[in-house]
Amino acid sequence: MELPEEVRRIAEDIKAMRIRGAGRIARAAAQTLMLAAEAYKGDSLEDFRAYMEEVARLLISTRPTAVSLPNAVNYVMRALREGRFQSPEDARKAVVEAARDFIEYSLQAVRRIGEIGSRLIETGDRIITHCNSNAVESILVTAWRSGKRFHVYATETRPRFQGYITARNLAREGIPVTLVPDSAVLSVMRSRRITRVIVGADTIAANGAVINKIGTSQIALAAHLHRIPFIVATETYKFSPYTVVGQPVEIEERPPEEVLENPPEGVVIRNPAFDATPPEYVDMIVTERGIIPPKSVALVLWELFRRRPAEAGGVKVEEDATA
Ligand SMILES: O=P(O)(O)OC[C@H]1O[C@H](OP(=O)(O)O)[C@H](O)[C@@H]1O
Repeated sequence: MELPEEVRRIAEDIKAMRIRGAGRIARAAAQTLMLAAEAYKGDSLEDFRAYMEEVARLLISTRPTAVSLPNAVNYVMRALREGRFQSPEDARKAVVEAARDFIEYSLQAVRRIGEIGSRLIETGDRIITHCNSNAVESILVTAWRSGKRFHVYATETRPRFQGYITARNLAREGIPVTLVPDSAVLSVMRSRRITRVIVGADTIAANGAVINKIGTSQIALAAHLHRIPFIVATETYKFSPYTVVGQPVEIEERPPEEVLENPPEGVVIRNPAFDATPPEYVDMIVTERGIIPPKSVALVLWELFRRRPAEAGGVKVEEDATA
């Protein structure tokens, strides 16, 4: 069966970043698999599986870095890949249920990160954040609503300026927020006596390295120099099972036009969307399962691998990765 127009449109939206943010794209992928399953018209189980695999491939191909995307897709598809079904109707139900499970887990995880992470915030804090992260916003908003008073410095986050989204959302909550150019981070750290840095993540590698929006590692390095705690907020489905067996995380290279529409002749433009912050610069990782140091990531991954995926927050168990 032809893929529904709506499925192709959502895949395009993820690619063009009209739907963005590691958690959001994971939820959008689960939702799209659900939508595709519901739109299926045929009556062959084999054909249904092939059709769903095509949707899964299309979704995974949209953006390469955030592991939340394949983790979400694999979680939903696992129900179909491993289940025994009498009819496409049964299989369809399993997909819909798994997708709902994932979305619910994800939304709850973001809320839980807010509760856990907000305990780290103190009145009087001056906090730098980079890009736009639902998990970070959840922490800041929860802390603010619990009565803590602090000031946030949000970087613009060139070239796509997601920092504007953060600044706007925080301002709507009444949180004092100052937008600064990315290049002002070190200067702001010194002049504003920053007390904490909190960022989100797209992927956490087994060694505790944090893959997040380009520029994150420079901020981490500056925080390290100034002994400012560097905190990462992330759901555990951003932990990468692939890195357990040493697979490198692919850094997305986005179109050069995002940096400059018409570069002068002879000028080459590069636009890597993410970078890796080494675990030595990360003080703690706030997850829905609690706060862990980066060196415990491998342990959590190991636990996630061995558990049933529903308990593991949607991380797919890769048979050969644990062998
Ligand atoms: O899942 P949440 O915490 O919302 O976001 C996590 C990360 O996803 C974003 O990627 P992009 O803007 O889609 O490239 C940023 O790198 C952000 O830190």
